[in-house]
Amino acid sequence: MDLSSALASPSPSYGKAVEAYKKAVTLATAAATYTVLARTMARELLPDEVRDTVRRAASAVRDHVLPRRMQRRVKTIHIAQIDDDGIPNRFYSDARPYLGTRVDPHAVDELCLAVHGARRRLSMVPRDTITDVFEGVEFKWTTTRSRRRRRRGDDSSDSDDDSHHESGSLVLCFDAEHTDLALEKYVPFITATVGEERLRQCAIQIVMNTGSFWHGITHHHPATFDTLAMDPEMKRSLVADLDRFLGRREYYRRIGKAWKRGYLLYGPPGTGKSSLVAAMANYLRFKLYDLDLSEVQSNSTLQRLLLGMDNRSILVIEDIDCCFTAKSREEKSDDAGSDSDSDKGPPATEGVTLSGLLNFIDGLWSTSGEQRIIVFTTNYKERLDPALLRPGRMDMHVYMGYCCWDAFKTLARNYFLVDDHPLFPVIQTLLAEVEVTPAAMSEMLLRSDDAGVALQEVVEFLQEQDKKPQGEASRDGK
Ligand SMILES: Nc1ncnc2c1ncn2[C@@H]1O[C@H](COP(=O)(O)OP(=O)(O)OP(=O)(O)O)[C@@H](O)[C@H]1O
Repeated sequence: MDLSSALASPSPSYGKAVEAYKKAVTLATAAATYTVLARTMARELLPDEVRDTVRRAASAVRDHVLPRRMQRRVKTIHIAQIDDDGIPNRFYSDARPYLGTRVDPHAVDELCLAVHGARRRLSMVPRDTITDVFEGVEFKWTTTRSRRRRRRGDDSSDSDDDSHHESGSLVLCFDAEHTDLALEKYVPFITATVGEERLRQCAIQIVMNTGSFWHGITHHHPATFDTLAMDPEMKRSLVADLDRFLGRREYYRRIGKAWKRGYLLYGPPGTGKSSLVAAMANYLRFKLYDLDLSEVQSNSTLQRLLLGMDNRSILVIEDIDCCFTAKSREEKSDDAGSDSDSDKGPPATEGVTLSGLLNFIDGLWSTSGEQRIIVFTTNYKERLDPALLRPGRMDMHVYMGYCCWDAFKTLARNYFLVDDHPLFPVIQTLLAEVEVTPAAMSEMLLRSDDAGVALQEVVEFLQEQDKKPQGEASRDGK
């Protein structure tokens, strides 16, 4: 029977079915209308907590009243760690730590634990599921792995064959009627929560000296290894070095050496040496002692200050080449490269000497505490006293150079959350030819809130620098 003839001569049973269907539609329409009305009123009149309770109650009533097939349509959102273009997904890197805060270690049988510096992070194991409740609505999260085609240039070792990568993925499921809540409120809430937590973790204690006294402040320094624009390989090896250092209590005990490490950061002004020190302190959660040697009148005052430092701390002396110029030359003729010269230095009252500093750092200071890091920075490595450059003195020499392409991409991501832009190829070409500092680049990127406008400024600036003779260009590019 076709539809028109069926409507023209309905059978009695068909008529009943139509009636029942009409009632159901009327009921559903009324329910939908009331739901919209009630939701609007609730939004405007009820405080958040009451609204959550009402929402939960409404959902329970609806579950009982409506036929099963009309109850729930589940919305599923997939959040891949790496998107199809091979670009890391920022929301994935926010959602993972957020979910880590929702993992109850007592409630699950299996969980992952990672320790970064002094931070401990819990997370879900693959294929685990947890439920988070936001504004009374349940959001169910599951971790999975996803496969995507390997792109030319990919170098991840996280792959099981030649043509595919495996990477992490999250699946978020919730009642489809809460799609707006999920996208407009829940997702931004997660991003904001993780952002605040990152900021909170960035509060480092910075201590400075006035004369022979330390005084401290707690300060949110925004520099982290993520925001730092530098050669990626150097960044990786520095982070690995810090991790190794942190976990080597037994090693240092066994070899009978003090648990300390020294880093020399060198490079032109504005390349991020001070930012790197802050990133190290943020990463390790160490206290930062910023020693101003011009405030220190004698070796004994210096020793008092150094002995007053806590464990798990970084001692930084900036522009070390400027601190001892005259005295170092004096000492060099005296010590002829020897280290055992602290007692040969000028009397304490005559001021601080490089040998006094180095000997004390290698001696009493490093054995009187644990997990100590010392950082010297300089713009002119070639001007440093050879005693500072001798093998074994500073464990790692880190060059902070002009802005390379990778460094620029980090800055662009920091400022505009962009990983690609039509102006990128021209900027990449120009950066290969011009020496500009990350500080100068940061300044350009700050000039507009619009990525296109700021990047155009960057192009013009680089083109201008490119026309100048090299020496002049790098001077202006600072
Ligand atoms: N590598 C970088 N990554 C991110 N931002 C940077 C970098 N280098 C410089 N900047 C920006 O420039 C500002 C100045 O940089 P910073 O003081 O760290 O450089 P520096 O090498 O220590 O300079 P100086 O030798 O003059 O002390 C920073 O606050 C930061 O905003």
